[in-house]
Amino acid sequence: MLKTLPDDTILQTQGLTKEFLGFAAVSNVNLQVKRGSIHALIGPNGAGKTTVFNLLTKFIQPTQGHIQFNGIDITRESSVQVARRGMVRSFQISATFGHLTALENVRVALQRKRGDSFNFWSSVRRLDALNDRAMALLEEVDLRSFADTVAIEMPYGRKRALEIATTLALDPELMLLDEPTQGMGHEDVGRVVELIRKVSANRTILMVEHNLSVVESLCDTLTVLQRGSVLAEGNYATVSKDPRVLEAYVGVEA
Ligand SMILES: Nc1ncnc2c1ncn2[C@@H]1O[C@H](COP(=O)(O)OP(=O)(O)OP(=O)(O)O)[C@@H](O)[C@H]1O
Repeated sequence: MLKTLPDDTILQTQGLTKEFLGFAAVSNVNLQVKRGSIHALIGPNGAGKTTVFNLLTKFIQPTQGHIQFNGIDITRESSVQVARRGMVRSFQISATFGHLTALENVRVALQRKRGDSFNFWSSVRRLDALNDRAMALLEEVDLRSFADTVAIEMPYGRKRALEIATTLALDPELMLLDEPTQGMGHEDVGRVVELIRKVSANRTILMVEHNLSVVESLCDTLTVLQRGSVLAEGNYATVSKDPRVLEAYVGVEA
């Protein structure tokens, strides 16, 4: 039975479980994400973080449990419905079109929000009308100077920023970020951290992140998963001192 959602909770899971051939990748996870917060999902490799993300965005269906977004039961909805409701995931593997420029990528995403992305050729004039908005989004992620650069020629960190811009184009209320700093050098990590802080201003962010210093500097709440279950939850100061968490990470962070 679904419990009523407190008003400041944007996303809640109850008893969320996913089994693959009898193996519980996610087991009875009760998650509460507070509106306006930056919430991290952390845990050692294989803990179930990606599976939780796949369940939330409806890439896979849960074996058991419920998901509520803004008080609505979305457990049986499709990925498209969930995205339309305002929960949008920025992909770990680049979701941008490599041969389009940064500006074109954002324009396509804006068009997708309007639901007419397949009317590509006949809507060139309308696409041009979206230029201002697209430029503003590029500006927001500090990519104005890359507007005319094709995505495949952009440095890795900038490509990730472009992904964030294409996600922002959908105006998500809750943005899911899948390891946003993965594979980045120190300088890019700092830039993406600042970017996430900036774009979190009017929205909620749920992120999977391995880099604990990123989590420490950005996140209000951490949920630690281990072997598919919630091991600990709280702010960084509390969670990082939890002996169970320290044990779970022994050998992993070395
Ligand atoms: N489609 C699948 N079929 C079978 N097992 C799966 C499937 N997807 C995930 N698993 C298993 O579920 C467990 C959780 O995997 P998941 O990818 O969610 O972990 P993770 O915390 O995201 O790990 P990582 O940090 O390495 O990305 C792992 O043991 C994985 O092998």
